Amino acid sequence: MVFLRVNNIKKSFDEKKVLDGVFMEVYKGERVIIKGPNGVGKTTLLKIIAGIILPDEGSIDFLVKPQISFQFQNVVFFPWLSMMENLELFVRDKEILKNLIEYFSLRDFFHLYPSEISGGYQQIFSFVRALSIPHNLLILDEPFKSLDPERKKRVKEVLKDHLKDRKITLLMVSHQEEEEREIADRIFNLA
Ligand SMILES: Nc1ncnc2c1ncn2[C@@H]1O[C@H](COP(=O)(O)OP(=O)(O)OP(=O)(O)O)[C@@H](O)[C@H]1O
Repeated sequence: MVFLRVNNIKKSFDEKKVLDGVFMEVYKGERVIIKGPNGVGKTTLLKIIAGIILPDEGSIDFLVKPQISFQFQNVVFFPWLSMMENLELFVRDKEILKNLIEYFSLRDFFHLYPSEISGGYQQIFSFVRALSIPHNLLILDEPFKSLDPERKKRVKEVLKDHLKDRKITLLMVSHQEEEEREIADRIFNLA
């Protein structure tokens, strides 16, 4: 069953053509990795799919009502709120959140502000937040980028476990072949 169709998407920024007629069909429950060189428009495509930015031409057609959770490449938290307050703002699935907090030992960071924790831990918080927001379409933009090998392994295990037995459609940007082999049903090359 088709989940979404990317239909002839075109997008330019300041006269610079970034996406020039992208077509893609994604099935319900499919895990698609989007790859391509820096600057080719992977993040732009994800943001258009999520409705964050509008295309110049073309459409995103959902054949299943989407419930989207998006982990951005550049981690976004409100700087004036503690990590706990940042999580509390969005998270509704308390059970998933509780398990992930224990698994990644995040409790010690709760009272700290985003600027007081490392980039790697900010990324883990961002991943935990994405998984704890109800979704049938999970969009992850380079979720393992600033993680050390041990944290990366753990995040990947959690992701695989989360996707197992759930009909979640995954769109994930990655530059790593190992992730592609482990997680993807299909690679979409935007080059
Ligand atoms: N809001 C914006 N205003 C102007 N230019 C933009 C904007 N967003 C993206 N771009 C440009 O569009 C192009 C594609 O950017 P995008 O972030 O989608 O690429 P990407 O494939 O995700 O790159 P990377 O692998 O480096 O993350 C780049 O040249 C970028 O500078």
